[in-house]
Amino acid sequence: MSTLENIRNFCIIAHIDHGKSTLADRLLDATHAVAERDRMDQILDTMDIERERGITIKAQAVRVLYPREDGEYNLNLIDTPGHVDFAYEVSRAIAACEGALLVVDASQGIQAQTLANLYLAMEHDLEIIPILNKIDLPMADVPAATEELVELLGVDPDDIIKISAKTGQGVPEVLDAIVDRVPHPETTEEETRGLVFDSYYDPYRGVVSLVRLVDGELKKGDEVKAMRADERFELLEVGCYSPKPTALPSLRAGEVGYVIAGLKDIEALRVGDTVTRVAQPAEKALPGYAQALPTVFSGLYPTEGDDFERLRDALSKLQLNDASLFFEPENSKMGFGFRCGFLGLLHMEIVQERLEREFDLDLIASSPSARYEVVMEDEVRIVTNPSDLPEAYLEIREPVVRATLIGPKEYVGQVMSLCHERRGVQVGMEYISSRRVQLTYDLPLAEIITDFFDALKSRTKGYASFDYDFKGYEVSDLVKVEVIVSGDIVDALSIIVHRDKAYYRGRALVEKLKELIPRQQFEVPIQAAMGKRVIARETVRAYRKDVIAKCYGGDITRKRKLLEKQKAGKRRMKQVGSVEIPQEAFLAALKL
Ligand SMILES: Nc1nc2c(ncn2[C@@H]2O[C@H](COP(=O)(O)OP(=O)(O)OP(=O)(O)O)[C@@H](O)[C@H]2O)c(=O)[nH]1
Repeated sequence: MSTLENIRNFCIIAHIDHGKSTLADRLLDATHAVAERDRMDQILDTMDIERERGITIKAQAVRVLYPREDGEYNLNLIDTPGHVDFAYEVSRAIAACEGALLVVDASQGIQAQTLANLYLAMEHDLEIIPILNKIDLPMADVPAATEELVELLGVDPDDIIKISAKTGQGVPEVLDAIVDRVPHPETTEEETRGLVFDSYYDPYRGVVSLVRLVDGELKKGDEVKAMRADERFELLEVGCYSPKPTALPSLRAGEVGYVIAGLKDIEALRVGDTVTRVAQPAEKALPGYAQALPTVFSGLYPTEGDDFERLRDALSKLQLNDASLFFEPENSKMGFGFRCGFLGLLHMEIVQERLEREFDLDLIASSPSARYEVVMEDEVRIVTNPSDLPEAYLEIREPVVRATLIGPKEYVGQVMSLCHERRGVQVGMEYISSRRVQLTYDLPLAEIITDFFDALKSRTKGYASFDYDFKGYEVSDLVKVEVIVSGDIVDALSIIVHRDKAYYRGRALVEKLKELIPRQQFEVPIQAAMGKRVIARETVRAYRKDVIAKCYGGDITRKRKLLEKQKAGKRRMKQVGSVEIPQEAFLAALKL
């Protein structure tokens, strides 16, 4: 049985790819949490997509037992995602911990998300344990990375643990540092209070909520209340992941685990809510979290019109596990689909991929857009679809982010000129060590949801990193550029751009579309227009590959095969008016 003094709750925070999941695996190995036959790389990344892409999407919580001479410790590891789209989940996980392992790749040094995550952890007063990982790599520069960490954290160089999560070198020291440096949890109240920091929908068990018990105790059979939602329910099971779900008689103050109440809807026990016992309720809820707001919007349309209901069903199911996903029905030239809101482009890609893979749908996504505030005479209208931009308005405001960019000093000029091209305003510049510089810029979100990250990587040979926080809405001189294909305005291709860039973007978009739209049996004119004015024009010449012409003679099965092949080649296309437009065309505006 664990006492408060023997519990440590910690998370691992790092820049993407610095080795968080690998270290988590090593910690599990070192404590023999996983039986040999269940071993699989990256145990904590349970979703197939996570494993394939090698990224962590949902936060997870695992308990391991660590026996030492001075007693047996109960270590709760809360895994967090590293990508900027999921910063919100990082902050939730952080609120459930007392300590954080700050992992830095010794060959790369401090990067933008290292800082972003560190600041979140410091806001919650977590004990920070700095770790240099990948010291086995020939490119590892331990002295330089140490200098950066010492400068950043003001720590003694000896407090920085040097490890290789790959070979396991240094991992035992990490375990001891967790026990010795992370404070044990404390409890102040008698009444039960548990913070829900994540929840997901399990088709067999209903809603499973991850809870950090701050005060009191939760047992199977307890009647509990969600304090904010004001809902009551009975606990069917409580337990922890070790790393498989393991039922326990109770969860007690200081512990992290899961609770199941057989709920069908994650809204009933929302992330950020506080659970208490009905028999002896707490007075005040724990501080919660603000709901994550979608920043990138796009229309999702089934390539087969009759898949609309299946798409609705699939989106509802995904939303059970991803409360940040927003969707509502939308009708456009592409037919019936859904306008969806995402936390960023990566989130959008993952959702589209999951819908296609897990629900066997073929989808087309329209050009992604930011969210705009359009000030009219009598109202402020929210526009997330460029085709909804009204013709007349008083002013239009766009979302602006505060971005942090870190890179070697020789690339400062490159980074600055990129930010300048993207309408950035410089806010600050600072050396984080003798060789590397941190730049701060205010940038319109619309300029970075396009290919900003790729452009940054290519101009700095991959050496610069980037992170951002939402800052606010600012007035801007924006216009709508529409695309007309074969005489029809294709609303899903419309974009909102700054007036100074409208000509350039319109021209580039039309040229790109000319390459992407396959030849049809007739000529297809493509135009870009600003209001009534056409600003660019190209034509796709007529042509059609007659696949059947080759097999004269009568082999009908061969003909059918060829036709089917041709049909398959056409998937991920959408009939708009008389023309078929492929998925790439809708994403072309991202890469101009
Ligand atoms: N050579 C070497 N490679 C490592 C080490 N630790 C991790 N890696 C590799 O670095 C890559 C990224 O590691 P992950 O553990 O997936 O990184 P992560 O920080 O969890 O990444 P996200 O979950 O996507 O944020 C993988 O290819 C690992 O095999 C190490 O100590 N040495």
